[in-house]
Amino acid sequence: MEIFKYMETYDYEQLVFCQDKTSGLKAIIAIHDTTLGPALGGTRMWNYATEEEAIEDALRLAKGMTYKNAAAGLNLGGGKTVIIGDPLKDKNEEMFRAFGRFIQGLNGRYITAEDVGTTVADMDLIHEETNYVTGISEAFGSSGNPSPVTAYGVYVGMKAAAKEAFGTDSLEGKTVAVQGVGNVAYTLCEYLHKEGAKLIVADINQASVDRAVNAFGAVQVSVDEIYSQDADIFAPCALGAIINDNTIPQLKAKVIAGSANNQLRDTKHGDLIHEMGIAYAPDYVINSGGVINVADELYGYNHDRAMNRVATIYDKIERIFEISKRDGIPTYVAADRLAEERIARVSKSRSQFLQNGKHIITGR
Ligand SMILES: NC(=O)C1=CN([C@@H]2O[C@H](COP(=O)(O)OP(=O)(O)OC[C@H]3O[C@@H](n4cnc5c(N)ncnc54)[C@H](O)[C@@H]3O)[C@@H](O)[C@H]2O)C=CC1
Ligand SMILES: CC(C)CC(=O)C(=O)O
Repeated sequence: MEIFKYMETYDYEQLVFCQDKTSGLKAIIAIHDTTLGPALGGTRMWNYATEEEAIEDALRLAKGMTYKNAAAGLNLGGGKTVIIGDPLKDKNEEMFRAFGRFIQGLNGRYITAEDVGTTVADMDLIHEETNYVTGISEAFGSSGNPSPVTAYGVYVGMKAAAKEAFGTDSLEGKTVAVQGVGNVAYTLCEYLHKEGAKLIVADINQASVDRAVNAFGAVQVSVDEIYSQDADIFAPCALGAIINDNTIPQLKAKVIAGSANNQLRDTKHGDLIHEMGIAYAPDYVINSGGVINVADELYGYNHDRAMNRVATIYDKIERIFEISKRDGIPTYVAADRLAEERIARVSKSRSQFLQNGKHIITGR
């Protein structure tokens, strides 16, 4: 991978490699764009097969955060971190504290939060070294774990997508195939079960599957079978790039609405599902509940205010379907337009002297 070429092509600002021998920390912080404000995005810990894979993931996820934060109307730019390692085996206190010191060194250009493989307890360790972290324990006046709020946003966004595909936003009696039943998807399943949806689930972790089967009467299928289920809705809630050449021909669902980041392997796959008439709720819009929730901390966290804002994901998804139909474009293109237009508008009107993370985090 030619890193600078890639960064130039997609206009990334900064890539930071963090290494700490004592703790074994190997982290990559990617900052894509800070036009709207400091880059906010979670920290993912994953056992990447290669360093290149980790760098690519950090870069792709950071760009996704620029679009997510812009489309959500937040005054925040896009960034993300990946830590290379197995979250079940390789974590230690010093690792997250060392990482916190690296974040502190960026002096507010990047603010972190949870993502796959990291927890509130990890954020608390980071917080020992820096204030540029959200989603820490509620005891600190923080918003805590963002996943349940992300799940609420996915739930309302799924209803808006269902309305587009089925003419009603009721999910009663609908079958939803959920890929990955981790933190976000478990709460999502709770909402869906309560509304009377039927659930099919798959996960590489049997304990997660068992939890959903026992709590919601979900039907288990293997991870390879989840795409081809006779479901109304496919909810990808694990990792990215799962809408691709192999999986699209298997899909029977009329709606794709889930929490995973970077669901489309490539833009051509967004075009393809559009041509097939599948109602796709763009990933970074439907899964923006978590970041909306943690971003609320920057103004002194208020749960009701955050939830009210997350509820508007329904309207945003509706609006994206309207634009998609009006202009004859796929929904992912409609979402990108909304985000890009906002960034362009703000970049024209703001003064460079306001480009300082500190002024919006004076609360802490
Ligand atoms: N936690 C949050 O608030 C947010 C999460 N997201 C995204 O949503 C997705 C899920 O996030 P979390 O629930 O926090 O993560 P998680 O790690 O708690 O859950 C992911 C689940 O997917 C399973 N999984 C991994 N590979 C799989 C595969 N090939 N097939 C089936 N299952 C597989 C894992 O075993 C795990 O149970 C991720 O893509 C994340 O980036 C996006 C926005 C916010
Ligand atoms: C988990 C969120 C708080 C932030 C993030 O990284 C995301 O939305 O993907």
